[in-house]
Amino acid sequence: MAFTTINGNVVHYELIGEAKAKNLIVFSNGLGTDFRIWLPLFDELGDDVSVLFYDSRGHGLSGGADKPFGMADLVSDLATLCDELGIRKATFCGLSVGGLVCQGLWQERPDLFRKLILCDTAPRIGSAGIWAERIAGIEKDGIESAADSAMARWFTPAFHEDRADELAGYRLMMTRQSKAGYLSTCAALRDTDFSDVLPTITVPTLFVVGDQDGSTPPATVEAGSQLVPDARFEVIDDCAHIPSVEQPEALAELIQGFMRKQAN
Ligand SMILES: O=C(O)CC1=CCC(=O)O1
Repeated sequence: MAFTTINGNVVHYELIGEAKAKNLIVFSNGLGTDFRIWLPLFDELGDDVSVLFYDSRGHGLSGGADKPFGMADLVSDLATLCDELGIRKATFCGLSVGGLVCQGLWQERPDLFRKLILCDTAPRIGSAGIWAERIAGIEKDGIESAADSAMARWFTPAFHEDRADELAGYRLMMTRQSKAGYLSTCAALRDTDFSDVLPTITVPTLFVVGDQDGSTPPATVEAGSQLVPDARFEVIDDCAHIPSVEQPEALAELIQGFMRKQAN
């Protein structure tokens, strides 16, 4: 557990292994979550990789929720964190809005990339109308009012039934996020479309999606993967929006294979 100040805000992160390691993976979290969503996956990845986890602005123990922010700020935070930690090159792995942050980072700082892993994400997530509706609902009634529908998108019915304690825990993770940080991140999602960026990606890229993802369904993620030259597209069975939690073994297997096979 470590903290630094980036762009005037405290950032919570954890670097396990070496910043200069060839097998370093940098993980970027989704809306309403923090870096703890990657810990079940990390248990499966074992000693094969070095990792950097961080909480994105306005989420987890990172600050910055007090002022509105957008996608450019989220991208700048990640670039600056990498520079500060002495990371010259890494594999970047982003979930959902974290995947958008990684796409934006490619646009700004392609020098930082060895490979890219995009989980349950797309160049554009949702629509302006969907995000406007979510923002208005949360401004009025708080994050709690959006939690049940989010859990239905995040996790499969089987997870709801068989893993009720975890479901309750991840629901708390969402409802305990800063309302202002959550709303700025929704606005960043509303305003972002990286459709023109994906065709410029020249590093090996793996797209992964849960077969029951309710936020970025498989067809949406597959369409994004078709914009990236030579990208791989994989579907994880019995899984919704957060494979690192719901199917960490399956995601670890895909990541390990991808890290081994496609040298860059
Ligand atoms: O729909 C959700 O709440 C999940 C989600 C959309 C973008 C993101 O980062 O998470």
